[in-house]
Amino acid sequence: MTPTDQPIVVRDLCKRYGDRNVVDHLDLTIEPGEVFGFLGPNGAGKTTTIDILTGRRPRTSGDVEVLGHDPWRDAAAWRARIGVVPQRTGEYPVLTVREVVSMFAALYPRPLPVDEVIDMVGLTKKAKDLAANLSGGQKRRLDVAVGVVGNPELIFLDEPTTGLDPVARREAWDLVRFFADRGTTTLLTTHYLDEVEALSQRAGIIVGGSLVEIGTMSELASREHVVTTISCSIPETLRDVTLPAQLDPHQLSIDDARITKGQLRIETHDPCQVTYELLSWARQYGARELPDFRVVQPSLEEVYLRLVHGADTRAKEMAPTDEVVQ
Ligand SMILES: Nc1ncnc2c1ncn2[C@@H]1O[C@H](COP(=O)(O)OP(=O)(O)OP(=O)(O)O)[C@@H](O)[C@H]1O
Repeated sequence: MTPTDQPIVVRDLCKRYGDRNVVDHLDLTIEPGEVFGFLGPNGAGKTTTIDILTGRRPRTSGDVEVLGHDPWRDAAAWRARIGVVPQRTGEYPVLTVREVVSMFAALYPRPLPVDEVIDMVGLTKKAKDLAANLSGGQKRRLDVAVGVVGNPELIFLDEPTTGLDPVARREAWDLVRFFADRGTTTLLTTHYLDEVEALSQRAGIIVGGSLVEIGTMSELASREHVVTTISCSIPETLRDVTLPAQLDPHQLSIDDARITKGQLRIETHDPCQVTYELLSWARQYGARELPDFRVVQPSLEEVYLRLVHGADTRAKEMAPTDEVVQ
C-alpha cells in the first residue's frame, strides 16, 4: 500500500478467534481532522478494531494504515504521534496524579504542559493525591489525561466517558472539541449516542464485526427512512383554506399529513421542501407566521436502534437453520 492523506485507512480487515471473525471484512476510512463516532452493541468488535489500529493486537488479514504506517510494524516515532485512551488502563499504586501524567509526558517528544492537561480533565485539585485513591470517574479522567498528554495527531478514545458524572462528561466533550479545533483526528467509541451527535461529523455502526452503516447523522437518518415530523398551529385566518396539493401524502415523500383541532402534523422524508411549501401557502393567504412551528428530526438513538435491529434481523435470516433429524 502507498501512504495516503487519510489518517486511518482500513481495507478488508479480519480478526479471527477460533472459527469466528470478530472483525469481518471491515472497510473504513477516516478523514483528516474529523471526530468519527464508532458505534455498535456490546461485543460488536469496536475494541478489537481499535486494538488493531493502535498496534496492540495483530490482525488475521487485511490492510491497515494509520498515519501512513502499518500499526503492527510501527516505529516508536509513529507511536508518539497517536494518543490512546483504552477501555482498561493501568493502576499506579505509588504515584500522584501529577507524577503519572508527567511520567507519560516524558515519553513524548512534544508533550502538552502537564498542569494544562490535568486542568483540562478537571483534576487540578487532585494533582497531588495518590492516583490509587481517586474515585472510578476520576481515574477515568486520569486515563484521558494520560492518553492525550503526548499532543497526538490522532486520538483513539474507547468509551472515554463511561463512569463519568454528567458534568465530567461535558468536560470530556470540551476536551475532544479542544483537540478537534487544533485539527486532531479522533476515533471515538461510546454507547452514549448524544455524545456522537454532539461531537462527531460522521459515524459508523458495526454489528457482528461488519460495518453496517457509515455517514453523517443526516445521511444515516435518511438511509434508514426515519421520518421528520413538522407541526404547527393553523392560524384562524387559514382554518377554512385547503392545504396545498403538494402536501398531499402521495407527494413530496410525505408519510402522513393531518389536521386535528387546528394542529397540523406532517411526517416526511423531505422536510426542507415541505417547510417551503407550508410557508409559501401561509404567505399566499396573508399569514406572516405559523404559530408553534416545529421541526423534529429523528435522534441518532432512533436511527441506531433501527439499524442495529435491522442488521440483527438480516443476520438471523441468513444464518443456517438447525435441521431436525428424525
Ligand atoms: N482474546 C479474545 N479471544 C476470543 N474472543 C475474543 C477475544 N477478544 C475479544 N473477543 C471477542 O470478540 C468480540 C468483539 O469484542 P470487542 O471487545 O471488540 O467488542 P466491543 O464492540 O468493543 O464491545 P463493548 O461495547 O462491550 O466494549 C466479542 O465477542 C469478544 O468476546
